[in-house]
Amino acid sequence: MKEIKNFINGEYVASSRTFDKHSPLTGEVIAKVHEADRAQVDAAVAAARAALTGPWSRMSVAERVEKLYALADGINRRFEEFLAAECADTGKPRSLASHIDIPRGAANFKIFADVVKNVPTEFFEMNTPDGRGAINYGYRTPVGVVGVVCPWNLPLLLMTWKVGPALACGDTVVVKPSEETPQTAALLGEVMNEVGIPPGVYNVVHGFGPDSAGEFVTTHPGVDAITFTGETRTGEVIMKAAARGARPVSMEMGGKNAALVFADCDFDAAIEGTLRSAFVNSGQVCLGTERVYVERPIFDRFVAELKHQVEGWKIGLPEDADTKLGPLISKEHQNKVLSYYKIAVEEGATVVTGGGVPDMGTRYAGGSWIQPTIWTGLSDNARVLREEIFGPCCHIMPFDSEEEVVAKANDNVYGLACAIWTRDVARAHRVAQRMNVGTSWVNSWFLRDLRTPFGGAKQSGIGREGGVHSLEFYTELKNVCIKL
Ligand SMILES: NC(=O)c1ccc[n+]([C@@H]2O[C@H](COP(=O)([O-])OP(=O)(O)OC[C@H]3O[C@@H](n4cnc5c(N)ncnc54)[C@H](O)[C@@H]3O)[C@@H](O)[C@H]2O)c1
Ligand SMILES: O=C/C=C/C=C(\O)C(=O)O
Repeated sequence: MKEIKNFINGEYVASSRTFDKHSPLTGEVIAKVHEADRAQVDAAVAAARAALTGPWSRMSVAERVEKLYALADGINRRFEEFLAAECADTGKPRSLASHIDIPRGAANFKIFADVVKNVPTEFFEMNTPDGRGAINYGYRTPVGVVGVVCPWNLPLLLMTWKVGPALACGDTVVVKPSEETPQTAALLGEVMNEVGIPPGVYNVVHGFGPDSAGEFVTTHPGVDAITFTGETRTGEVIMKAAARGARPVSMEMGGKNAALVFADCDFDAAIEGTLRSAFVNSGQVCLGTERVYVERPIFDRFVAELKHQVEGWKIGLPEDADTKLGPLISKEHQNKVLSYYKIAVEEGATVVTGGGVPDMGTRYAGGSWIQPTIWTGLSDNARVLREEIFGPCCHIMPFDSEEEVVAKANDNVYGLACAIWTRDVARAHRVAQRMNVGTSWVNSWFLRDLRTPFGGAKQSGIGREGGVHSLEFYTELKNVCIKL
């Protein structure tokens, strides 16, 4: 049986307690994961603290940049191992993980190496009463030990989206991967050692949230800052923990994203983009679309075409090149999504397609499989239109005016992203600027320039990460004033 250990101070460390990692494909146990206890989290934080004053702190920016590029190359050199580990943990199609998860897992180190290599800091000259003046310049130093708490949907990508800037800025990290997806975070420890990242810079502690490694990390007084990606409810708990000691947080949380499809859109592009945004990764993408608003003249045609195309998506195993949909991450999550499938029908939805569990045969009957689902016919206040489901499902509603659809799309506690489909350039800008979200895509979806600010409004997040914006969280910006 495979064992996934903690990674503390450059070494793999066993724990007295382990928990089972189940395959999303079959429900069978595929690994024993070592659950870090409080003492081991203490050791990880201590190792991270010590590394802040060791060789890592004496590296120049240029040397750190070289190490980050080497980390990216190290992941790409072991691409197949990371791909196999990610697909084993998540059940997602290899075709998806090989184009998104693993390449971005590596790219996240390169982008922040480039940022710290090129970013200037501010400088001001000032007059003084004696006429000799003074100068002021900005100076960035590491924020310190960063607690990194990660979700299970894009495990490597979302973990290195945080570890990349942290290491680029000279921080050290204690990573708590999701209990559902421990493997790639653990494997990255080997690459850290291979490229010569000093022990203690990168640490991984496995476990759960409450009364486990997640809580131990986020409540630890030796952690200087906490970056979290996950559900909003969890984020609220972590923010309370961070408040003790007034520690900064960076929060990437839930979403209930809308697609606004106008009648003048490129219809095929809008279908293709909405198909991906609603169903890719089996709907387990925070930026995904669960609310589709279609201008009435093309509503029936759009519903029919989206139904037709998603029914052509193959539900299958990761290694099958034709697979477009894998299982959900776990039986627990499958039950959550199925509960919304039931609620939708109880609320009066028309089930256009899906609504249940596919027959995957005896061998895979224990997996967390689910049918992609489209609904119509619900009112604005339906739970399925207000609450994040995080599965391969969406509701499609007609609208008659720009004012109406902007109001509907903005009427939600979340504000992460949206997609706007129209050929009218003026309307594209007008609507995008009126959307109360972190990211508006126009005639596209999940097109990511890593230099741009990424994050959520309202209950979708706090702060922005990406490009220079990550520096605000991962460094301490100081002002030095020198009298001339
Ligand atoms: N905004 C974004 O960029 C983004 C990206 C991916 C996922 N998400 C969101 O993440 C959610 C799905 O991920 P999930 O199910 O892993 O989220 P989750 O909140 O259940 O868990 C996220 C992480 O927090 C840990 N955790 C749970 N309780 C904790 C506690 N009390 N203290 C410390 N750590 C705790 C978990 O072990 C896990 O590692 C969805 O809501 C999705 O929208 C958001
Ligand atoms: O599921 C959420 C996806 C988040 C994606 C990113 O944070 C990114 O592309 O950097």
